[in-house]
Amino acid sequence: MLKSIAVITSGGDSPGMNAAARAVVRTALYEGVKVWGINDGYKGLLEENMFEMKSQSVSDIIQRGGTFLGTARCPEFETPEGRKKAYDILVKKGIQGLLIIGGDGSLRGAQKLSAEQGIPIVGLPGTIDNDVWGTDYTIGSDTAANTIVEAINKLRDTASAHSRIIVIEVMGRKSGWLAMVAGISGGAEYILVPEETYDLDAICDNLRTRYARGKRSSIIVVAEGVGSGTAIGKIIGDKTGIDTRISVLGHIQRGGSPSVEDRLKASRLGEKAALALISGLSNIVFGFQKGKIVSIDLHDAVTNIKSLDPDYLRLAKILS
Ligand SMILES: Nc1ncnc2c1ncn2[C@@H]1O[C@H](COP(=O)(O)OP(=O)(O)O)[C@@H](O)[C@H]1O
Ligand SMILES: O=P(O)(O)OC[C@H]1O[C@](O)(COP(=O)(O)O)[C@@H](O)[C@@H]1O
Ligand SMILES: [Mg+2]
Repeated sequence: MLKSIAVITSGGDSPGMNAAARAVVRTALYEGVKVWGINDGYKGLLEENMFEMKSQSVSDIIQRGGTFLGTARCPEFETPEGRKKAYDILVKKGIQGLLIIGGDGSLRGAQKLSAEQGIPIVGLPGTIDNDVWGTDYTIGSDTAANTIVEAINKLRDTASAHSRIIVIEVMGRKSGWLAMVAGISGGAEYILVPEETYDLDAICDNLRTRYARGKRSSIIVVAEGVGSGTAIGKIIGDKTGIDTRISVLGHIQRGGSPSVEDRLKASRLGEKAALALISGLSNIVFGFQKGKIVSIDLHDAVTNIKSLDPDYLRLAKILS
C-alpha cells in the first residue's frame, strides 16, 4: 500500500482532465492516502511546484475545461538528467507513486521515468487527439469532437447561403481521429486524414460536377496531420473555380465545459487509476476498449502507433 501519491496533468490540456484529477484526489483521500497536486506538468515538478490536496481542492472543477493543476510542455524532462532531478524531488517530498494524466508524449516521459528510476507510475490518457495506443478513448476527445461538429454546423449555414466550399482545418497532430469522427458527424463532403492518401484533382473534378448540378455547400475537413488547410483550400478554390473559404479552428477545440461522456469516463478512470497506484501496481495506463475499462501496459501504449478504424474510412466515403 502506498501512503503518498501525486497527480499531474501534462501536455495539451483537455476537457475532462479536471474530472479525472478530482476522482483521483477523492479516491485517494477516501482510502486514507495523502495526495499531492503538481502544478504545470513536468515543468512544475522540476520547480517543486506542488501542494497537498484536500477534498475541497477539487471542488467546483468538474464542469470546467482546461486543467486546474495547469500544464506545460517541458523539454528538460526529455533528458535523463531532467528525469533524475524529477525523481529526486518526488523522493524528497515523500511521494511514492505518480499518477499522470496526459497524452502520448507525457506517457512516454512517464514510462522513461519509471524505467530509469523505478518509481511506480499509473497513467490516464488525456488528450483531445485520441492518439494513445490500446484505448478507444482519451479524456477530452468527445468534447473536442462535439466542438468541431458545432463549428461545422455553423460553417455549413454560411457555405450554403453563399454557395461556397468551406475547408476547415482541425487538430489531432499525426492522428486523423478528430477530423474523421467530427467530419462524419457533421456530414462533411470530404475528410482528409494522414492515415489515407487522397487525390485532390479527383476531389476538385467531383466538386465541380456537383456544383454544376446545383449543389450549394461543401465542407471539407482537413486534419492538421495532412498539412495546411489554408494551402489545400487555396488549391481547391483555384482548381474548381468555386468560391472557397478557409477556417482554421485552432485552440477553440481544446477548451470548453466537458461533455457528460468526458466527465463520466474521466471520473471512472480516475478512480481505477488511483486504486491501482495505491495498491502498488505500476507501469499501466487505464483506458476503454469496447466500452469497458481496461489496463494497458505502459510500454506497449507508448511504443505502438494507434491506427484509424478502417470502418470510419469506409463510412466517410459512402456518406460523402
Ligand atoms: N519522448 C519523450 N521522452 C521524455 N519525455 C517526453 C517525451 N515526449 C514528451 N515528453 C514530455 O511530455 C511533455 C508533453 O508531451 P507532448 O507530446 O507535448 O504532449 P502530450 O502528452 O499531450 O502528447 C513534453 O513537453 C515532455 O516534457
Ligand atoms: O497548444 P499547442 O502547443 O499549440 O499545441 C497544439 C497541439 O496540441 C494538441 O491540441 C493536443 O496535442 P497533445 O495532446 O499531444 O498535447 C494537438 O491537437 C495540437 O497539434
Ligand atoms: Mg500528444
